[in-house]
Amino acid sequence: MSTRGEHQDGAGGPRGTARGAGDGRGTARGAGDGRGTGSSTGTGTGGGSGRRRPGQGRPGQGRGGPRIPRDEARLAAFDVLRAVDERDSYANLLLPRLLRERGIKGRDAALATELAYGTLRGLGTYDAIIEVCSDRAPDPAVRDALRLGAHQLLRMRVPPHAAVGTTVDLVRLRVGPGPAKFANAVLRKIASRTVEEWLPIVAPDPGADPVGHLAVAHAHPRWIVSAFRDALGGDAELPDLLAADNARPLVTLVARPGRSDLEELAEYGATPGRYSPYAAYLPEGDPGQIEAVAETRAAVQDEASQLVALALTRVPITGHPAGSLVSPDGTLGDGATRARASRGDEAVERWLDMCAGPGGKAGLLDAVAAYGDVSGGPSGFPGGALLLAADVQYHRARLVWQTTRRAAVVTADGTEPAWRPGVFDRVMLDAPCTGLGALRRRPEARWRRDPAGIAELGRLQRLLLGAALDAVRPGGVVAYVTCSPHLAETRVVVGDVLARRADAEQLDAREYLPEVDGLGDGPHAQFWPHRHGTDAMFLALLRRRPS
Ligand SMILES: C[S@@+](CC[C@H](N)C(=O)[O-])C[C@H]1O[C@@H](n2cnc3c(N)ncnc32)[C@H](O)[C@@H]1O
Repeated sequence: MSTRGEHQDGAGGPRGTARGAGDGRGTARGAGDGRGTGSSTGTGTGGGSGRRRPGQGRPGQGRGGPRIPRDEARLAAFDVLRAVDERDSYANLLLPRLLRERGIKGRDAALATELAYGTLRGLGTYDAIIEVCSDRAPDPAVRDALRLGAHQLLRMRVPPHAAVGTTVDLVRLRVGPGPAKFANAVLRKIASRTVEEWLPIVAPDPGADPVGHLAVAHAHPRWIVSAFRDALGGDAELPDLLAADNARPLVTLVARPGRSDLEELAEYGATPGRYSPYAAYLPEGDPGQIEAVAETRAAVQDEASQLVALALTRVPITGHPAGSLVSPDGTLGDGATRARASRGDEAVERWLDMCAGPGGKAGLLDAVAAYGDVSGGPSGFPGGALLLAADVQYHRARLVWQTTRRAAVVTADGTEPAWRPGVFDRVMLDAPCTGLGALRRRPEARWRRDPAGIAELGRLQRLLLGAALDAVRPGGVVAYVTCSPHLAETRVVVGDVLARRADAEQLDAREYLPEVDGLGDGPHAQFWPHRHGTDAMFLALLRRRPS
């Protein structure tokens, strides 16, 4: 089973090597004119460690040769780039491990993170500039070092002599003295212009090819820029969206209702979120150190992810027998709910999270199912539901088990249901997708995605949505969610499935998110990083018509 595009923990995604953005780069006017400013013996700051002094001779790796200074932050960033390129590693999983193993902390850790993530995000722009500054194609290891150097020269405040010097040292240490000379020459050319001066040289003319220009300028593959333009319905907001994709996202926490609250998270400096009553932004620090997070009472979760889960719980369910199971004191014991459910008591709502791994939305649904929407938000669910969470992959189902408290968790393929049809009141289908809406969090993801995979994913998405509609009872509701704004994964999938299902209708999802503006023309709701500061999450709400 393919699980491409899982958008909560960085797993998944078609593999491939990083590629330059855009395919029409225009002519290289005046590039490579030799006006270099760099030196291979930088002495500047930029967080690195020692430098070679002029006249010190050529450092070598061999015994007896002069020592090449080890710059641990840059070495770590370089090793991450190599692993991403060679082994399809995930930077957000590998870098923290490398930092831990090598004891890199504090400012050096921050520098390594900026170098690795910033370089990966900007690859398309840097590759275009490297290409016009090189008289031959660099071998992959040298190319990764040049990318690191280009990021420091063009987008960080590292003085040019330091950026060039440390990068040349790195190439000498990791690749060899010959390539170091080549790297020195290329970096000096790169350093001769600012990024704003390079763009007219390496990017297509914006008048003739606006998408190609934006692709190079904002380091996104051309097909992704086109897909975003289609989803936005025009060019006007594209530069803002692409820029937002290149900015570091806020760390957003969720205080799971009934289990934690914003007050508890505030003790760690977290401030209330903009939209979700359970969201808090953590300006700095390791979320893993927060007690509530360690105990799964809170978690890291994008605000849009929280809101789409809440929206599902806010839809009034038609045809449901009156009478709540909430006891007079507002609490509901596990045992009571389960016992009533097992007796077939229709007043216990039954919820299904069909593609639940690793459990972000299931964690919130689990808490709301037990305690209700305690924020007093729009048509807040009072509590008293049973949640079944499923994922086709055992290890991801296990993660759901670890993050939820009361949910029943199964490893099951949603297209071959392990449950009876028509028994659920609410179904969350957070479908496997390309994850194009979460590019901010996965620095290398944009270069690995492949438009060819979308058709295959689309088939799975249609099958799963059909199965979700089968699982919900007449009058019940399905949330179809993707962390991608790509039309082929969102509106087209919903439209195709609805065209074949006379028993389902689409609700206006925006009605259930009254606290959020700018969700589009409906009936679906589309979040955007540049508008909302969230991932580009899509939500469609479908009701199974009452029979
Ligand atoms: C986008 S992720 C879900 C993220 C999750 N809802 C959360 O908030 O943490 C999609 C999940 O669908 C699962 N999946 C893929 N195909 C599936 C299928 N046929 N049946 C059930 N789960 C599937 C993947 O293993 C993956 O965990």
